Amino acid sequence: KVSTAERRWTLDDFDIGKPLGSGKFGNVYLAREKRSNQIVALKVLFKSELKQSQFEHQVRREVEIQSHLRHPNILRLYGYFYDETRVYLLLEYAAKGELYKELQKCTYFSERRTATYISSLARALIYLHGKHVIHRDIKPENILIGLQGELKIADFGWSVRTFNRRQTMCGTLDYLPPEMVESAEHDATVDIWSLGILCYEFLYGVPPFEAKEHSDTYRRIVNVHLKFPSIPIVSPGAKNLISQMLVKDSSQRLPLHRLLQHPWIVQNANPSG
Ligand SMILES: Nc1ncnc(NCCc2cnc(NC(=O)Nc3cccc(C(F)(F)F)c3)s2)c1Br
Repeated sequence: KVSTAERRWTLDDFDIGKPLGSGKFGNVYLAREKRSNQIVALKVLFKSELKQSQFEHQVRREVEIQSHLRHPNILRLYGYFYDETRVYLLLEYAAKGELYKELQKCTYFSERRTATYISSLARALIYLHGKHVIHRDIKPENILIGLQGELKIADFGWSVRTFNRRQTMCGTLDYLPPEMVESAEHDATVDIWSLGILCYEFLYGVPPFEAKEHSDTYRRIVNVHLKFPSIPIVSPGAKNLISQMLVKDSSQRLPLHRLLQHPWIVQNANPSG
């Protein structure tokens, strides 16, 4: 078993296999840890691509956040190591690869497949938020598919731990470091919005506010200019769920536990997830 205990991994501990994907900052390879024969995914990040000082802090934060997470729909990050030029992330291997490629291949998903995916992601987010972690970057590119076809939320390189706001709100903000002030701005409902975007994109094949120009996309987001195309045909229940998640006032977005009880989810999601 790839232990999460702090031990000094080096590249020599692994046989490197085929490339699995190329993400931001670097590529991912199939790898096998020589001693245990455990299969892992090894993400290679080039230090030159990461602002030298920031990456150590960000990798540590990602490993710190992920080392406390255990959920079937959250990809494990076992640890990291680095050499003079690269940083290596030791990750759980998702055998069926990247969700965005599956969506490209299918153009869009059925209502049953979408409801099953959305309910499993909602359960993962309920777990995550219960650990005071918000992901902040839920999108097809950050979701992988496990051996049984189950979804796995990945890439916590941009997630934050939320501090209980009482602790920060009553004291003066003046002495708080940026990362604490920043997390005070984002609350967990940002992930509900992104899950709503994801549900729309699963059903229609495109995100709801997509536009040629960034300025147009920005305007459509802030105006929540939500339109449902007539093709493909999508049930009123699905549109109702999406409309309850893509709400500008974050306090009015459908809470995740209520999402799991929504009639469209109950009628369409495969219970095993
Ligand atoms: N089939 C597969 N099975 C497993 N994994 C696969 N791909 C890797 C998915 C990832 C999981 N977690 C990640 N995390 C980061 O990338 N973090 C990240 C990113 C940039 C900068 C930094 C930092 F260095 F700045 F912190 C940290 S990528 C594939 Br394809």
